Amino acid sequence: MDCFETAPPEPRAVPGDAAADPVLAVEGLSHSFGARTALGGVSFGVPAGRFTVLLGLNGAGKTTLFSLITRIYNTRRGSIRVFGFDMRRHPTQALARIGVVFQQPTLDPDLTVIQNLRYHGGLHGLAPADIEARASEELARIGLSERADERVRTLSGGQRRRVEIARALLHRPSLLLLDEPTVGLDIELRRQVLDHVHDLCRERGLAVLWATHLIDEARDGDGVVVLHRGRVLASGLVEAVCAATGAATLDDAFARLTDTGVRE
Ligand SMILES: Nc1ncnc2c1ncn2[C@@H]1O[C@H](COP(=O)(O)OP(=O)(O)OP(=O)(O)O)[C@@H](O)[C@H]1O
Repeated sequence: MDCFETAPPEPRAVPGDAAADPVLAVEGLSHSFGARTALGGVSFGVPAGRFTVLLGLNGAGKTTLFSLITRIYNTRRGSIRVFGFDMRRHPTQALARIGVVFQQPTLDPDLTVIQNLRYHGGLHGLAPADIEARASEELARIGLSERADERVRTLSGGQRRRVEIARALLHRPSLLLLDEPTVGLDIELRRQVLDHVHDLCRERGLAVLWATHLIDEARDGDGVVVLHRGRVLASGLVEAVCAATGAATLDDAFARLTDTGVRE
C-alpha cells in the first residue's frame, strides 16, 4: 500500500546540509493523487556547485517531486523556490533557470543532433546566433561535434544521454534536474555520464539534483537526500549522513534509515 497511515519520523538534521541560500529550496512540499500521498512535507535544499543525489526506491516520490519542480503539476502545499523565485508566484523566472533531463528519452530520433538542439533553443527564445554558438560549445564539450549532422537514432544510448544533457544546458540554467538518467546504460557509460555531470558542477557551479535508486551513484563529497515513501529521512553530504546514522557506507545508512521509522 502506498499511503502513509502512520506519523512520519522527523528528518534528521545533518551538518553540511543546504547552504544558506540554495539554488533550489523545497519547503514543506506535499502532493497527493486522490487518497494516495506521494509526498508528505518534503524539505531540502540544493546549493550551487553541489551534485545532490535524490535517493529513493521505486515509488519513493522522485518523479512526483520533479513534476512539481518543473511545474508539470501545480504546487498546492508547501513551496519551491529556484534562485529565490517562488514557483507559484514567479514561474517564468523560476523555470528559466532550470534544465531537465527526463527519465524517458525525449530527443527526436529522426532529427539530427543539431536540429534537436536548435529546436530546444528556439523554444527558450534564444537568438539563432546564440543557439549555434552554444550548441557547438556543448557538443565539443561532450566530444560529439563531428556527429552534429547525424540523426540521433545513429547514436549510442550513452551518446544520446549526453546530447540530452547538452540540450538541457543550452539556455544556461543554474539548476540541472536529472531523473534516473542512467537507466539502460552499461557500467562504463554510466560512469562517463556521472563524471560528466560532476565536472559540470565543479566547473560551472551548477546545482544538480540527480534522482536515482542506485546507491552507488552517490560519491563522497556529493549531497544526498534520502526520500522514502514520500518523506525525507535524511539529507546532507554523503559522509555526514553516514556519520549521523552510525553507518560505514551509504548502503548501510540507507538500510538503517529505511528500516526505522517508516513502516511497510
Ligand atoms: N499519476 C499518478 N496517479 C496516481 N498515483 C501516482 C501517479 N504518479 C505517481 N503515483 C504514485 O505516487 C507514488 C510516488 O510515485 P513516483 O513515480 O513519484 O515515485 P518514483 O520514486 O519516481 O518511482 P520510480 O522510480 O518507480 O519512477 C507511488 O505510490 C505512485 O504509485
